[in-house]
Amino acid sequence: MTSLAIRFKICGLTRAEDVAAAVSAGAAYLGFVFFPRSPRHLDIDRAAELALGVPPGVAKVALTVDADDAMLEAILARVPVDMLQLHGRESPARVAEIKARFGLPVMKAVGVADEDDLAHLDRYAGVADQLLVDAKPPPGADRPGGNAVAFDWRLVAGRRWAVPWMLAGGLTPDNVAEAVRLTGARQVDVSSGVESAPGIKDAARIAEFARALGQVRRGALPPGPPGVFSPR
Ligand SMILES: O=C(O)c1ccccc1N[C@@H]1O[C@H](COP(=O)(O)O)[C@@H](O)[C@H]1O
Repeated sequence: MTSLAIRFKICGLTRAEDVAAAVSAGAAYLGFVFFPRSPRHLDIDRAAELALGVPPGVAKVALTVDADDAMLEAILARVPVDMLQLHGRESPARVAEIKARFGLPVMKAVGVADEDDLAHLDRYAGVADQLLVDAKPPPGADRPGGNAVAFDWRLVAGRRWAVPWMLAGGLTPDNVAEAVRLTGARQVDVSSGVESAPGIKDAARIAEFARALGQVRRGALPPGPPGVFSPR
C-alpha cells in the first residue's frame, strides 16, 4: 500500500531555527502569527526577517484575527506573504472584501465544537479559497486558536466542502495519524503540539509529526477529492 503525501502547516514560528526545522521536515506552509495576545505574536520587522528566509515553494501564511485594512496593509507592505489566514469572527462578506482588496488567497478558520458549527463552514466555503477546521477555543481562552485543544474528529469524518480544507486543533505527533484516518483530511495544521514551550518549536517534535504523517497509508483514508490547495 503506498503512502500518501499529507500536506502540513507549522504555525506560530518565531525563530529562524524553527523555520529551518519546519522546512527541512517538509512543511508545505509556514504560519506567522500577528495577534498580540498570542505567545507566538511577531512584530512586522521580525516577521519580514523570518519570511525572507523561507525557500520558494513553501507557502508563507499570515495569521490575523479580525484585522482591519490598515493592519493588513502594514503587514503586506513588508512581509512577503502567500496566503492570509483569518482566524477571528470575520463575516463571509469581510472575507470576500479582504480577498478582493489584497488579491491573496484567503483561508478562513472556523471553530468546531458540535454539529451546529458545521453550518458555518458551509457559509465560508463559497468565499474563502480554503477552510481551516479548528477546535473552538475553551471557555475563558484569550485567543481563538493555538490552545492545544482538539475537537471530536468524528464530526467531520468524511465531510467535504467546495474548497480544500485543513484540519487543526490539538494535533500532535502522537494523534495526527489517527486524526487523518478518521477525518480523511489531506492537510493539517499544528502549533502547540510541536512546541517545547509556547512560541518555541521543537525540531524533534516537528520531525516526528512529519514522520507520523508519512506513515498514513493511502488505503487507510476514506475516499474523496484530495482537498488540497495549490498556491497560484
Ligand atoms: O497559535 C496561536 O497562538 C493562535 C493565535 C490566535 C489564533 C490562532 C492561533 N493558532 C492557530 O490555532 C490552530 C490550532 O493550534 P494548536 O495546534 O491547537 O496549538 C492552528 O490553526 C494555528 O494556526
